[in-house]
Amino acid sequence: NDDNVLHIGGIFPIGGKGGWQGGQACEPAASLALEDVNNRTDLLTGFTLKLHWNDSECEPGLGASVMYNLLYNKPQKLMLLAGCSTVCTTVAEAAKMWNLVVLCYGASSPALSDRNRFPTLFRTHPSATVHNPTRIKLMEKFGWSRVAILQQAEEVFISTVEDLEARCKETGIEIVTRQSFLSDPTDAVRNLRRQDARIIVGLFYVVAARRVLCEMYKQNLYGKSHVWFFIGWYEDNWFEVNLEKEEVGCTKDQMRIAAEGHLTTEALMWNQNNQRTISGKTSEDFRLRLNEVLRQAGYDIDNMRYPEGYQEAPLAYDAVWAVALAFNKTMERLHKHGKSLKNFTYTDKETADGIYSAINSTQFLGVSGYVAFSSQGDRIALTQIEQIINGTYVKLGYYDTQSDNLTWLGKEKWSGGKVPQDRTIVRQVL
Ligand SMILES: CC1(C)CO[C@@H](CC(=O)O)CN1
Repeated sequence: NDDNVLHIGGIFPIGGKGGWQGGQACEPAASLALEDVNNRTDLLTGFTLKLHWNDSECEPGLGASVMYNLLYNKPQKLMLLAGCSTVCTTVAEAAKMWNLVVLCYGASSPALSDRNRFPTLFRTHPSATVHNPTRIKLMEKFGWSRVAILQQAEEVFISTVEDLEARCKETGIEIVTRQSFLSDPTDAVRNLRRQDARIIVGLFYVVAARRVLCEMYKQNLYGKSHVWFFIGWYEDNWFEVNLEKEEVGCTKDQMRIAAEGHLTTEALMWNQNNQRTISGKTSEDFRLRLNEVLRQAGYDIDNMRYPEGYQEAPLAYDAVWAVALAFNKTMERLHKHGKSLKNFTYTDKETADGIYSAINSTQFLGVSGYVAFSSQGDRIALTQIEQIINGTYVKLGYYDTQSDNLTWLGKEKWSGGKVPQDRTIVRQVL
């Protein structure tokens, strides 16, 4: 019966063209988690968790109207799931007025790590700044203390670079130049050459990345004397596709030559080992079930036609588990005071605080790896390092920032046969 149902709201980016349509895989993943949670007799005993959701198209305005409809239509919601940085920013900034926790499964913007603006926000999706300690660790490993930055003028990259600059300063790594561009990187790449930049951290979306790569080729800023750090969440063959459509101006061969040897960093979103997670399933079990659901939905999975958000699907699955575990904890506490989540209202700050502190201390092994939140509500995550060797990505290692532990596989290859230098070495002929 209805009064033993705990209702939550969900805002998923499905349609539209701008930004990230990751709800296409994340909403099905969230639904799988609801199924698993509701099948557990030892969780939320006597209650069913129900998700009411709608499409934000990754548009903050539409996301806001979806939120209002969820809040102003019965039944009362207990918290909100959301995706896309722009939508999470809008929803999380407003949610405190309704005393609602917001759990973002698809928001990477560093700006969201701000308890003043977003006092009730948690993320199972790591902030883009999670790459920075890994980049610094690699610079230290290879002895690079003179680096350059090339970024696209987008909010997420601007705040990521600010974090990277601060960390470089702390570590004594000199940033010889920071170049940014809107959509044409020609001048910015030329300035890198003028400053004799050798180790370059690149922060841009994948369309801009293709333009940068072609410009690197044309200006000869690649090969045995240069190392580029790119973002690791582009699709694997990103530097060989859409070259005509986007009028990149380089051939596939030229792009491959320029791309050879670059490093990438990315947050791990699929648990790497075959451990049983909180759901009793491994991440591989989850992948097989998700693939089946997506096939039913018409995606040609067997020919690698994945929906957007497939990479982030474990983050949505684990977000629902985080909510279920937190509600379970809150219900036990409320029960002691003769209260129940069922009676939560948007003005019930006390219960909201109970939900907040329950989520804040929730930690478990999920299909996306170990789930835990920082004091800013950020996801604590591992990162993975890869390098393009003979045209394909090879795993070089993993980094755990918390324990400062770099697992290195020793597979890196440098086209000049040795680690590139971060500057021109002028030998004094005495
Ligand atoms: C790794 C990526 C693609 C970064 O952007 C996230 C979407 C967003 O931050 O709006 C989704 N995951």
